[in-house]
Amino acid sequence: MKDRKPDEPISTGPTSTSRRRVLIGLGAAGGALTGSLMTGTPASAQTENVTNAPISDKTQERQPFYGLRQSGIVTSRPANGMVASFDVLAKTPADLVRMFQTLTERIAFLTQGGEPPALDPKLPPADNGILGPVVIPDNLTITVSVGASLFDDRFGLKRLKPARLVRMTSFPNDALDASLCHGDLSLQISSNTADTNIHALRDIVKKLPDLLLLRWKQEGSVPALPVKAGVPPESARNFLGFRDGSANPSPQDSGLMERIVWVQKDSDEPGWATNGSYQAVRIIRNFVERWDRTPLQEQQNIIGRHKATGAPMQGGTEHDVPDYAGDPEGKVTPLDAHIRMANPRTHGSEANLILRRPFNYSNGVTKSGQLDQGLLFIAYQSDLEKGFITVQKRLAGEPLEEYIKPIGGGFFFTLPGVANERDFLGRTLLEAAGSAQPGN
Ligand SMILES: C=CC1=C(C)c2cc3[nH]c(cc4nc(cc5[nH]c(cc1n2)c(C)c5CCC(=O)O)C(CCC(=O)O)=C4C)c(C)c3C=C
Ligand SMILES: [Fe+2]
Repeated sequence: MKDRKPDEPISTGPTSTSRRRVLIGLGAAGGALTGSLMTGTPASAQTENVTNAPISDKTQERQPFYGLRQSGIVTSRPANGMVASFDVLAKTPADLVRMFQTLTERIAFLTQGGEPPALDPKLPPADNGILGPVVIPDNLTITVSVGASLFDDRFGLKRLKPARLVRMTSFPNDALDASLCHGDLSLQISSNTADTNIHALRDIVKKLPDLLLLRWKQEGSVPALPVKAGVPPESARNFLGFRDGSANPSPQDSGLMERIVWVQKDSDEPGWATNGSYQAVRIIRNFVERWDRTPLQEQQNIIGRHKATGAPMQGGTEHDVPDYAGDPEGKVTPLDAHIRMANPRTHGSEANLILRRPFNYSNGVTKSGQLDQGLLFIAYQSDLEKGFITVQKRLAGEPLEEYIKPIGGGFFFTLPGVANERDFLGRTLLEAAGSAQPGN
C-alpha cells in the first residue's frame, strides 16, 4: 500500500476517475442509470436524470472526523474555505449540550459522506440536495470554535474560559463593521468545492434552527497548484498577486505544531482545553485598484519579497530564508516591509509564530464602484496573545496599511477533537461545567 502523509486525503471506493470515465461513456441517454450506479440512489430517484454536483475526480477525498484534535487546522488547505459565525440561541446548559451533540452528528456525517434517509415526499427532504442524492465527502472539514461571549452568564461557563480568549479588539488600521464581527461560535468549513461548503452550512442551519443563528459568513478560495514530487510546494497567490504562505510553518512538522498550534496538557489553560487551539479570523479588504497602480518595486518593498517568484529580496526561491542579520539597515529588505515587521526573525520572535490558513475573497462591487476583494485571514496558535495579537501589534503603521482595511472577524477557541462515536464536540468543557455527565 502507498504511504500516506498524515493529512493526505483518503480516496476510497473504486477509482473514482476510471469509474467516472465509464459513466461518462454512457452518455446523456444513460442518465438515469448513471445516477443510480454512482450514488446507489433510492428507487424513487432512479427514474430521473440525476446530476451529481460537483463533478471532479476528488469528490471521494475524505478527511478523518474522529481524533484528539479537530481536522481543518494542520490539514492541507483545500481550494475553498468559509468562516461562518453564529449566535447561540440555546437558553440552558441542557440546550447547549443538545446543540453540540447535534453539531457533532451532522459534521460526522457531512465530512464522511453517505446517503441521506429517504423521507415521505410530503415532508421536506432530509438533505438540501445541492450535491445530488448522495452526499460526497469532497475533502470537507468543519472546524468548530467558540467565542469569548459563550463564557458569559448564560451557561455557567465563566470560570472555564480559555486564559487568553478575549473579544477581538479594534486595531489602529481597522474599520470594523459590527455586523461582520465576533460570535458565540465559528465554523471554518473547507473543501474542494464551494458547493460542498454551502451544502454543509445549509445542512447545519436547517438542523439547528432553535439553537444557532447565523451572524455573518465569508467565503473564499485559493488556486489549486500542481504538486510536484520531491519539490517543496509552491504557495498560492493572494489578490495582491504575491505568493502567500512561503514562510508559513509546515503543518507536517508535528513537533513545531505541538509548540505553536496546540494547547498542551501542562499549560496554564483549563484542563478541558487541551488539544484545542486559538483561532484568529480577520476579513481584510484589499484596495486592489490602488495596488494595481503602484509600481512593482514599491509593491515588493512593501511586502518584502519578489512578486514573480515569492523569493526574499536577496533572491533565491520562495523557500529561502530572508537574511536580516546581514541587512541591519534594511537596504535589501526594508525595515518596514510586511514580512520583516510580521516576523523580524530575532531569537525572541520565535515565540510569536502562527499557522496561517487564509483564503482570497471576492464579494462583488462596493457602492462606490470598487472591487470588493480581500483576504479571509485565518490563523491558529496555542497562545493568542503571543501569536496573532503580538504580530498584529507589530504590523501597526506598516506601509501595507495604505492598501488594506480589516473590516471584520473575531477571536475564537477551537475545541478539542471528538475521540469516537460516543464523544461529542465541547464534551470536555460541558463536563467540567457539570452540564454533561462524564463517561462519554
Ligand atoms: C497579524 C498577522 C498577519 C496579518 C493580518 C497579515 C495580513 C496580510 N498578509 C498579506 C500578505 C503576505 N503576508 C506574508 C507573510 C506573512 N504575514 C504574516 C502575518 C500577517 N499577515 C506573517 C507572520 C508572515 C510571514 C512572515 C515571515 O515569517 O517571513 C507574505 C509573504 C509570503 C509568506 O510568507 O506567506 C505575503 C505576500 C496580506 C495581503 C495581508 C492582508 C490583506
Ligand atoms: Fe501577511
